[in-house]
Amino acid sequence: MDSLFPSDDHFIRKLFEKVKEVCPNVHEKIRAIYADLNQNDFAISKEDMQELLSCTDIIFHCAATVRFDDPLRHAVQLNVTATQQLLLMASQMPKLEAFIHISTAFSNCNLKHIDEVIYPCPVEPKQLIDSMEWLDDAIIDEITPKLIGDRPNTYTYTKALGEMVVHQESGNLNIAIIRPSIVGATWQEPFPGWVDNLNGPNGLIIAAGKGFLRSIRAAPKAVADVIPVDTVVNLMLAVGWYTAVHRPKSTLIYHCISGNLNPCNWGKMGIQLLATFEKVPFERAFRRPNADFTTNAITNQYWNAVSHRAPAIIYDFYLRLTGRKPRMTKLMNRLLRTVSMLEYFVNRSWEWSTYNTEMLMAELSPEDQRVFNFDVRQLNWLEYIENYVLGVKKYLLKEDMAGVPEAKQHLRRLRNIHYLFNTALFLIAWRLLIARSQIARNVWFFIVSFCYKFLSYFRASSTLKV
Ligand SMILES: CCCCCCCCCCCCCCCCCC(=O)SCCNC(=O)CCNC(=O)[C@H](O)C(C)(C)COP(=O)(O)OP(=O)(O)OC[C@H]1O[C@@H](n2cnc3c(N)ncnc32)[C@H](O)[C@@H]1OP(=O)(O)O
Ligand SMILES: NC(=O)C1=CN([C@@H]2O[C@H](COP(=O)(O)OP(=O)(O)OC[C@H]3O[C@@H](n4cnc5c(N)ncnc54)[C@H](OP(=O)(O)O)[C@@H]3O)[C@@H](O)[C@H]2O)C=CC1
Repeated sequence: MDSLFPSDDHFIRKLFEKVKEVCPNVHEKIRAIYADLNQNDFAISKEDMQELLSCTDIIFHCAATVRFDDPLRHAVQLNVTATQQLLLMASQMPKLEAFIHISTAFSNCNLKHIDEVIYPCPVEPKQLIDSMEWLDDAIIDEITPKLIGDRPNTYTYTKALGEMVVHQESGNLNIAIIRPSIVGATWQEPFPGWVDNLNGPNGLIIAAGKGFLRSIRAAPKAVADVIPVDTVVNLMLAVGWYTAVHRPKSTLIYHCISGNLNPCNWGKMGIQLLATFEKVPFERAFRRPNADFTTNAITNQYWNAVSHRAPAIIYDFYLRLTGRKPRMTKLMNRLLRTVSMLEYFVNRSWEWSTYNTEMLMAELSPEDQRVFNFDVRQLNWLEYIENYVLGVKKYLLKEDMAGVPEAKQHLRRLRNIHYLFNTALFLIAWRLLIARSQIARNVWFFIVSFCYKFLSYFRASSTLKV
């Protein structure tokens, strides 16, 4: 394990502390094997391949491209063709007990209600795989929108095709498919708040906490179907056991989601994120965090211009004035592009049935239910989101808690700059208006004379009392 997980990384060491306590020689039980899904036989060496074929008893197939904007050729290669090749490899493993394929709850996001079944795609995966061999990139790019149809990206489309391949080419294999929704930080194991990549909400939590992203086109009432990563892992282990031991006659699909058991919506999540940013702010924020949700495209354009692009332009102007290279506009454009790709998932709600997942929960002994807990009904969202933000701060941003007072001080400074800026802007706008409009001038004289009269009356009444 020490070679797998660099021992000089404090956080990685912390992540594996608990398992090392329970099983000190855990590193002797793990061996990493190099593989590349883009290559024939995954570029696995002959010796490794022989060992894999003869010794493997369970496969958890997680590897995939999760990029939303991947060109179709690459997404098909990793999420469809490689799955087909892995199934072929699995069929040559005499000891194999179970093949667990990790898909996504959004593989059928073009539907509103999704059952634990495989839905057919209009194009046969085999035909698509074949056509990738002779079509050139330009033609593939041109036909991509037609192929993906009402799905938002190549990721969800190729994950759906991957499921079809699993279904069609399962042969005699003992297969199960798990469909997690939006995977988030750990809930309990090995400790709350662990997170290690920018996928899903993670990147946006950073952008919001640092004050870059202050509004988003999202439906506050839509279900935020986030599922903690340790819940997904616990379900994977339980599914592995059930598939190998009970050998169900058909391929079972398990939805690993939170929405129908313990729903939280984006509005509630936004409020809790802001409350946590207030308590434990991120360091050197660009602006004070804010979380405005709008479903209106025009309002969203307005907020993008006022709340995102304008401050970036002003900041770049300041950088230029002080002889530095401007960078904020470029960064903001990238962020807004990312946000536009995630918007599809925050403006809709889906219903996933969970009969198989509930059946599996009932099959576990009370002790196993505790150890391999995937019952999200017990999840306290407020606590979870707070730990999530703390995890993003510690493990992604690598910020120390000792810096919190300084971060709070910085936010107070930003608030004062904000008030000062708004007051100056108001006075300039008003001055310009007065210079141009008789009505504005009249309003101004009315307000001034009203204030004057009020003050005179106040002075007079206080003199009388004396
Ligand atoms: C106003 C309040 C807001 C409150 C917050 C509320 C939270 C809402 C959360 C909504 C989440 C919905 C997720 C839905 C997931 C569906 C579930 C799955 O199965 S899907 C499985 C999960 N799959 C995914 O989540 C994949 C999503 N990601 C992608 O597909 C691509 O990264 C890309 C197309 C977005 C950008 O491509 P490209 O332009 O080529 O650039 P690169 O890739 O090279 O990265 C560029 C920069 O962006 C950074 N960054 C990266 N990701 C995110 C992020 N999520 N976010 C932010 N930032 C992100 C990255 O670090 C880098 O920074 P830097 O180095 O420049 O400093
Ligand atoms: N994150 C989410 O919200 C959700 C994820 N999922 C699914 O969970 C699985 C894991 O996703 P996640 O952890 O988020 O994404 P990551 O990108 O972090 O993980 C993808 C994995 O695939 C491996 N991989 C990618 N390309 C290749 C390649 N060419 N050859 C060999 N291995 C490769 C990566 O290896 P390496 O680290 O070495 O690059 C990595 O281990 C995926 O199947 C995804 O579809 C499902 C629902 C939601």
